[in-house]
Amino acid sequence: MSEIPSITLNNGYELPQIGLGVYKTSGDTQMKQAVTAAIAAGYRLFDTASAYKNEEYMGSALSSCGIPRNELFITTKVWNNAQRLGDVARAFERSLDRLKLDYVDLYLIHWPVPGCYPSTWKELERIHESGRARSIGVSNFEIPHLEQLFQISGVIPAVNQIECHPLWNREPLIQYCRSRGIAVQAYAPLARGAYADREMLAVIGAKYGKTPTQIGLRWLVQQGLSIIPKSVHPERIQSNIDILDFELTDTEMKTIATMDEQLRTAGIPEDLAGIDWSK
Ligand SMILES: NC(=O)C1=CN([C@@H]2O[C@H](COP(=O)(O)OP(=O)(O)OC[C@H]3O[C@@H](n4cnc5c(N)ncnc54)[C@H](OP(=O)(O)O)[C@@H]3O)[C@@H](O)[C@H]2O)C=CC1
Ligand SMILES: O=C(O)C(=O)[C@@H](O)[C@H](O)C(=O)CO
Repeated sequence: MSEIPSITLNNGYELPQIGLGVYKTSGDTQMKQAVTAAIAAGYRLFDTASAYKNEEYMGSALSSCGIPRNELFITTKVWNNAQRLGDVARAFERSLDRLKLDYVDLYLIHWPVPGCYPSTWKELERIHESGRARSIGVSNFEIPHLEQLFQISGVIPAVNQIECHPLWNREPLIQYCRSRGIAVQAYAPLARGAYADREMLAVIGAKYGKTPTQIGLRWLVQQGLSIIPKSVHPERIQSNIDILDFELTDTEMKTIATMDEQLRTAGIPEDLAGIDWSK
């Protein structure tokens, strides 16, 4: 089992470069199977959200996983309705209760709800000061959203979790985040299966004995990003982490970057549809 590399965040904490996403992982049995397989494969980062309605199952699976708390990295996120209702502090308490934890490693604003996310960020600052979220960050923030935060706060988000994969490489946003010391975490790193049959990735994969999916994940990690592929199948959970024993050439990295077609696979939630994201 290779050791998972990590990214040093702007506050000194370490963010593992590979973790398990659990959107749509449901129920005690499925969660326990996924977490157990992930732990055995070497994962220590787990990504949930109050919106996934499975924090409770993750809490149970983690409490019996046999790994000391300080070796785990647990992320959860505040959902849009809590932002609108000004209920962020209580939403955080509810998440901690369901997860059966005293602290999370990373607490994220799930989506930049217009008119709400600056005050939500101030709430996250208070949670961070209380020590119950070691790091705070954002998700689905574009450059204008980040600029808005910089105007109202001196606390730079530790992480921006965004959709990113070979079919949507997010180069300008990644460069911007890097220039401000914000680590980028790629969600939907498999594009929910959309590049699994791409010939270009299959050809590169044949050289290393890897699948197109593994090549896509390796391409993300080799850029210095953190990834959180989701699976409930032990063999896929293993395969998604078996990407640390080879290195893509510079030419291969650049070739994969040409696959970009700005493909969004994770939908904007209904309550944010129709918003002008440029503002
Ligand atoms: N902040 C945000 O707004 C968002 C965050 N996320 C986070 O990112 C995580 C990952 O993104 P997600 O949207 O789940 O999509 P992914 O790109 O991780 O794709 C997951 C899908 O791919 C399948 N799959 C997984 N591994 C393999 C494999 N090796 N071969 C073939 N198929 C595979 C899974 O099925 P199966 O389980 O059956 O194996 C599932 O259907 C989420 O679970 C969540 O934690 C996701 C979306 C938005
Ligand atoms: O999965 C998440 O974290 C989300 O925020 C959702 O937007 C999800 O990706 C989705 O696709 C909803 O249609």
